[in-house]
Amino acid sequence: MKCGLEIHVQLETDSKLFCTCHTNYKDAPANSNICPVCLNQPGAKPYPPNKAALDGAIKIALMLGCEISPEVTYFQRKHYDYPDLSSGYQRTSIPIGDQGELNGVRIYDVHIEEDPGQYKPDLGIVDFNRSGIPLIEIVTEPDMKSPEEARKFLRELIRVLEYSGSARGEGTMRADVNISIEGGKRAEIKNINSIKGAYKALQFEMVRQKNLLKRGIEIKQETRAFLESQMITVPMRLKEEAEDYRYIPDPDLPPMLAEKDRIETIRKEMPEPSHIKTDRFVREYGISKDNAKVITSELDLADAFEEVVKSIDPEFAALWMRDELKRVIYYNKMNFKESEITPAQIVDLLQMLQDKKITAKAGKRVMEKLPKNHEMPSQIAEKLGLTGVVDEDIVLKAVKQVVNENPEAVSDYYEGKKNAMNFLIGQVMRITRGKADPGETHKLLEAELKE
Ligand SMILES: Nc1ncnc2c1ncn2[C@@H]1O[C@H](COP(=O)(O)OP(=O)(O)OP(=O)(O)O)[C@@H](O)[C@H]1O
Ligand SMILES: [Mg+2]
Ligand SMILES: [Mg+2]
Repeated sequence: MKCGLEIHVQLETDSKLFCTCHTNYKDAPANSNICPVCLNQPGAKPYPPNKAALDGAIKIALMLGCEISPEVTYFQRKHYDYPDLSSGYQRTSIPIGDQGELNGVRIYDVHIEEDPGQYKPDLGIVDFNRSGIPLIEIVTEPDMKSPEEARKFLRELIRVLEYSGSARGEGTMRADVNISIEGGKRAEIKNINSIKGAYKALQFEMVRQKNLLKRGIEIKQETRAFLESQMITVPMRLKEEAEDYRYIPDPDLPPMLAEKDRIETIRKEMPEPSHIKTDRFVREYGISKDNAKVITSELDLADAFEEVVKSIDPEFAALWMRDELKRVIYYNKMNFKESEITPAQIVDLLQMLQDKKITAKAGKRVMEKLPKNHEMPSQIAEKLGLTGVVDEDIVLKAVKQVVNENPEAVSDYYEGKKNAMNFLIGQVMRITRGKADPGETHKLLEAELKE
């Protein structure tokens, strides 16, 4: 199969694209966040395009490796007929950038357009709060060859968008998914609003098209819709030719200038894109690609990692940041930034672990205390009485005591009952108040029981 995507995500700006209405419509009552301009009333004159939206789009295009197109960007009117668009046309820019690449998928172009309103047939209304919010649209070449590849691409794209700081997340995404198989024309599945949805729609559509071909039925070019509740696609309309949108330049909107200097400033200031950072971490720090991906999942976490590895072994740091740190912040339903955990705290904790001042188990407990806690891990460990790993003599004494005092568990162990060992380890932990290392204890117990 061949798959190409058109992805729309809202840009992060304070005001709408052509008026001063604010863009925060989440909990607003329907149609409370509107003006004649974003309602597209006849005669209402749009303001010049929002500069922040253009800057954001340039940044994203650059992060996707695009060439930034001509210096002048203007808006076109793209005509179509749907209740969410009261003027009958959507204002959409010519390409801001093109010829980019992400994960081996070529980016055909990146441009800006205005979000339409939301038609709510069940309420019998159109809500225009969303109307006029700037969207970025990213169009790929048909380079993806499986639903998995499309999913992988979308995940990486969302990461790049989050890194940019100029776009909102997957929650505002609407993707059109184009898919064809050899011997057939493409189907375009419109308006899918999650990565999972895109994946499911592609899986369904691949099977449907293969079955048609098998039965010798011609696959026509058509536009389909995805029914999320049933995970299937259904026909919307046939599309024999390219749709006629009657594009014309919008006479109400002055062209926007993106001067060379401005582009270069954005290029200098933009963050290193997530996919490039991932590869660099593998190369520079010798950590696995899987670990690098998890660590670069969030820009602040990646930055913290680079700070931490100035004094801690990268593999050791990656292991703890990937497994324990991520587990703790996930459990607290936070991201790394919200957790307020600092690189200094991580270094302090990992240093104690490396110097064997605390056990791995104690380290995990300290990690659990870190979110929104500005104390140093060494202080926390002290308070919890976790410092000072018990030396081996004391553990060995505890091992002998436990073996003597629990003849039943010992005979269970000789009979091969799995739980017996865990019970014995638990008893040693109890006596040493959790300071013994479980792995060490296991070895000592086994040795003791062999004699
Ligand atoms: N044979 C194909 N199989 C799968 N995808 C394809 C194929 N040919 C083109 N595509 C994809 O279809 C999309 C074409 O989008 P484009 O916006 O250019 O045209 P459109 O769908 O006709 O326009 P619109 O979406 O505005 O109605 C691209 O993402 C491209 O990669
Ligand atoms: Mg579009
Ligand atoms: Mg399309």
